This record gives sequence, C-alpha cells and structure tokens, in this order.
Amino acid sequence: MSLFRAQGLVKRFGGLLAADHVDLAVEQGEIHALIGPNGAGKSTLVNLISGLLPADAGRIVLDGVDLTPLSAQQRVRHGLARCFQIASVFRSDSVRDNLLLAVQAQAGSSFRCLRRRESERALMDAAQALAERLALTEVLDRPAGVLPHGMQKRLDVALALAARPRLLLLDEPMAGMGPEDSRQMIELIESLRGEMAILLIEHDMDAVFQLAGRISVLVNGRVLTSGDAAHVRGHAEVQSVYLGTEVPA
Ligand SMILES: Nc1ncnc2c1ncn2[C@@H]1O[C@H](COP(=O)(O)OP(=O)(O)OP(=O)(O)O)[C@@H](O)[C@H]1O
Repeated sequence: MSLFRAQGLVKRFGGLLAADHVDLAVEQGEIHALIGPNGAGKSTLVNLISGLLPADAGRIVLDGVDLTPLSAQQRVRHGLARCFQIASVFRSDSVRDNLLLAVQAQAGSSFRCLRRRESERALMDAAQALAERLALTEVLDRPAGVLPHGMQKRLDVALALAARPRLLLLDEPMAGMGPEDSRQMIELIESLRGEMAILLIEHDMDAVFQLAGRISVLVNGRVLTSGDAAHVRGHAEVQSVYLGTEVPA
C-alpha cells in the first residue's frame, strides 16, 4: 500500500479547474517530483495536500489515515509537513529560537514527564541536532531574516523536519538560488532519501532528474503521466508541453 494517496482531488477557482480529479501516490521513502509548466496547478495541488486550501472533492490519505477533514496543523501532527516557495521563518527571531519553537511544537506533551531543566535540555539538543544537519550552527544567534537566501531555505527545511514528517512537501526548494546553494540543497534532499517520502515541486529539471525516483507531470490541473526519468523524457506529450526546451533529452 502506498504511504500517501491523493484521490480525485478537485479545486475550482470560478470557472477554472485548477485541480481536475487528481490521483497521486507517493511510496514509502521515495522522492517523487511533481513538474509541469507555469499555471499547471502544482501549487494548488500542494496547497490542497497540505490543507491550506479546502478541496471541492477528493480524498487525502496518509498511512491509512484519511486526512481530508483535518486542518493544516492537524495534518502536520499526522506526519505531513511542508516547506514553502518563500521561506516561512520568523524573520526577527534568531535561528535558534526558530528551531526551538519548531521542536517545541512537535514535542507537544512528549517532554511533559521530564523535569523542566531536562525538558529544556532535550529541546536544545533537538534544535542543535537540526542546526548541525542543515549546516546552520554558525548562524544560530543571528536573526533569521538577515540570513542569505540559501540559508533561509535550509532553515525552512529544518523547521519542517522538526515535525518528523513521514511525507515532506518541498515547494520549489531551489527557487532563486545560485549554483552553490542549489548544490547544497540537492545534497540535503539526497541525504533525506529513505528517511521519509518527499514530494518535490521544482522547475530545475537537472535537480528533478537527479533526485526523483518517480516524476508526475501535471498539465492543466491533470496528471498527464507518472514514471521514472526515462519514461518522462521519452513521453511525446511531455516533450510537446515543454516544447523540447526544459526536459533535457
Ligand atoms: N487563489 C486563486 N484564485 C484564482 N485562480 C487561481 C488561484 N490560485 C491559482 N489560480 C489559478 O489556478 C491555475 C493553477 O495555478 P498554480 O499556481 O497552482 O500553478 P503552478 O503550476 O503552481 O504554476 P507556477 O509554476 O507558475 O507556480 C492558474 O491558472 C492560476 O492562475
């Protein structure tokens, strides 16, 4: 059974069908990319999955649990976390405080049985571990808002990882990045492979083909096809949608 399934998702904006009965499955531990031309409905789909937008029809199931009626916050608690195109950090708070808040939100009642000092120590340790994993230890005391773009995006990923997701939604993690930051982000995503499933929305096709085990192509709110890189590269309709420019042969 797939870890995650979206079934028959529909979203209308007036007369526009931005999600047209979308079915999508993400398997345990896979990196699944969602690509498509501008306006295809990728952000709409991610918003439906994460719960930022209510669906007009359809279902979202994670690990056998129907998340459809749940709020975005409740979905996070059930293991579905996301990062945004624009990093959603608290800009005036330090990196450390951003991490502590995220870890604390995840921990909820689980530290309640510990004494106050022990629980503070456990939170600090968890925040420190995330900072180390995301190469943010040198900037722990800096306000998040003054970090360079690439670091803010890494912090955003760290905040999502604090929730210990089983499915992580990454919405254009490479957007606006230079080659060095992109390389680091690709390495980071690669390092998460197998630990959790990832649904990756990304315009950078080199990154997509490097990372994704499976790729779904969205066009006009519909999944045109799903398959591995070779399947998508060789798909005539995908090539015509991209006019042969963005899907490297
Ligand atoms: N809140 C909204 N109200 C009305 N129309 C919307 C809204 N959000 C998106 N749309 C429309 O829905 C369609 C899908 O948009 P969406 O942003 O999901 O596409 P996308 O694939 O993410 O595009 P991009 O790659 O440019 O980010 C577009 O035609 C867009 O104009």
